[in-house]
Amino acid sequence: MYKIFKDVNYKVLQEGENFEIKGIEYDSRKIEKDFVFVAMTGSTADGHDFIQKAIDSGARMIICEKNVDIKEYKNADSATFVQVEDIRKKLGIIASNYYDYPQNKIKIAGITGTNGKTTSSFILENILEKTARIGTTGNRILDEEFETVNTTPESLELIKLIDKSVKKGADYFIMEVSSHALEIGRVDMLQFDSAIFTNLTQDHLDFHKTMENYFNAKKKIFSMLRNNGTGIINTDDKYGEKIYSEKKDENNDYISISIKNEEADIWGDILNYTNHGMKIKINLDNYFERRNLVKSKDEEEYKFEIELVGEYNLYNVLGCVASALSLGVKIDFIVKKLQEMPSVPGRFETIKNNLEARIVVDFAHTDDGLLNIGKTLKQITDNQVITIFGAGGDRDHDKRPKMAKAATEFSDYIILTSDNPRTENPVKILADIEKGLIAEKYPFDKYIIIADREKAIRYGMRLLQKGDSLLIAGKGHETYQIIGNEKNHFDDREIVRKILEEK
Ligand SMILES: CC(=O)N[C@H]1[C@@H](OP(=O)(O)OP(=O)(O)OC[C@H]2O[C@@H](n3ccc(=O)[nH]c3=O)[C@H](O)[C@@H]2O)O[C@H](CO)[C@@H](O)[C@@H]1O[C@H](C)C(=O)N[C@@H](C)C(=O)N[C@H](CCC(=O)O)C(=O)O
Ligand SMILES: Nc1ncnc2c1ncn2[C@@H]1O[C@H](COP(=O)(O)OP(=O)(O)OP(=O)(O)O)[C@@H](O)[C@H]1O
Ligand SMILES: N[C@H](CCC[C@H](N)C(=O)O)C(=O)O
Ligand SMILES: [Mg+2]
Repeated sequence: MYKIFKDVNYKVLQEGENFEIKGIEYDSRKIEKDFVFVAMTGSTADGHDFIQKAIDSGARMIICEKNVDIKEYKNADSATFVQVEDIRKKLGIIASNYYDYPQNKIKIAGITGTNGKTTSSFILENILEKTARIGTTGNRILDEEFETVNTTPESLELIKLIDKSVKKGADYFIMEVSSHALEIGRVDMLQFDSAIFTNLTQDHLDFHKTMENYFNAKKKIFSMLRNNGTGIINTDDKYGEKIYSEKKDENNDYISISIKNEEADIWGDILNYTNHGMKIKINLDNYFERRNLVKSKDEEEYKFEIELVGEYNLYNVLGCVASALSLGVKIDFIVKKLQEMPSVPGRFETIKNNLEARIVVDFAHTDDGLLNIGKTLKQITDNQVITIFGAGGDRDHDKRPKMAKAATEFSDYIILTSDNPRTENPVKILADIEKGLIAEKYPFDKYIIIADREKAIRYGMRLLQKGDSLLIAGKGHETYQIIGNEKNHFDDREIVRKILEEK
């Protein structure tokens, strides 16, 4: 019973009856007979308030952080009470002990960075075989899909998911690693066989406070590489360059990727845009030469078409090529898989229409994300680019005017609207964004504010002319709009299709 506490400091507050542990949960609503309940203090609730509920549901061991008065609980005489300090950080060790370290029985490919994690995880899952994938849009183990709350779940969930993946026969666990997860220790018990750093631009400063903290959180992933694990770094990014120069001489292999510098291990270029994507070039000469690998031809260079678009997606592709190579996949196979790969849901997702215009739904929700997709769109649009976007409530406030400023760089017309206002006043959020449009130096006046997102999309669709592009940004794959504490069904793609049908 106590073997789950190996390598953890703990204090037994009450020794109960011995029993075989059937499961561990920190949410009282998931407790079943012979379970262990972990009481953690959270940001909105306190798990210690649910100890009685957990006992009533069958918990026979309570792990708590605080000093609890056991006499207060009913039917608690035979239960074991154990106290552990800073339990959220220790949960990963407890879970690993219980599930017998499944993380050491599978190859783990992590992706971190402000933008491109979800996209890269989809690219990688198309290259690798027998995979599990976890991230923002949901979790998948082989052909089974699960919903998720967080991009990177709490350590207990993570270890459970890895255990399930191992038991179902997956060979690779592909995961988005959020800065929150790195900061609060959700992934402390993992070692990565491959870790990609995509980029770092402003987001989540509500949580990290400064860019330096945010950067240090992201960087942590490279101290979690397995002995023979590989770090993959976008050295065109200034933070990436910094990590690369610090790390490149360490024991692990570090692969640099670039689209600006032919000195990088793996570099690429966009040759041209096509009707369905773009034609790219990938050069791996340096990678092969510097590692004394046998080349299959004189110059390790590949030119081919993919369905993804934009420079930023070339970065995602290069990172995944490096990751797959480091995991032992052959380059010919990687190139074949990339050519067959479909686009990613909610990422530059184009909605078919007969208006001879391009309607794109995309998850860009930072100034950098908007700028990247917007510039790409501008390049391939004959006439006007109309952009609809908002900014999430209860999230980074500082990015709001910056997003607006970014949108002015490629938009001919802007429609500001709501994007998950959560518990904030939507009008206040929109006013924050608007500040970036009415800036003193370069004011931008071709815009309208329509708080209701459906109405905003309708307005945008009405403006749309032949040869134009309509960018609906911020929600991508999301199928909800969070207003207050309520989650209402809302899907940008569905709304567009409904309006098209009405036309
Ligand atoms: C601020 C934060 O990180 N919150 C996370 C945290 O919630 P919490 O501990 O504060 O939960 P709480 O509601 O206060 O409850 C406290 C405890 O009481 C328990 N409880 C509660 C009710 C009950 O009836 N019974 C019960 O036992 C809860 O299970 C919990 O253990 O622990 C939960 C379980 O792991 C997370 O789902 C939750 O993420 C919330 C949803 C969140 O929004 N997190 C964001 C900030 C986040 O982590 N984002 C990153 C990055 C996203 C990105 O890249 O864009 C991510 O990885 O998702
Ligand atoms: N490598 C990249 N660099 C910059 N922008 C990108 C990159 N890849 C994708 N984007 C843009 O950012 C948006 C979000 O991409 P994606 O969902 O892949 O990122 P993410 O890192 O998973 O984000 P989140 O942390 O919110 O889950 C995309 O819709 C696209 O507009
Ligand atoms: N995972 C990110 C996604 C933001 C997407 C946007 N639609 C919003 O709600 O702000 C977050 O929670 O900050
Ligand atoms: Mg994501």
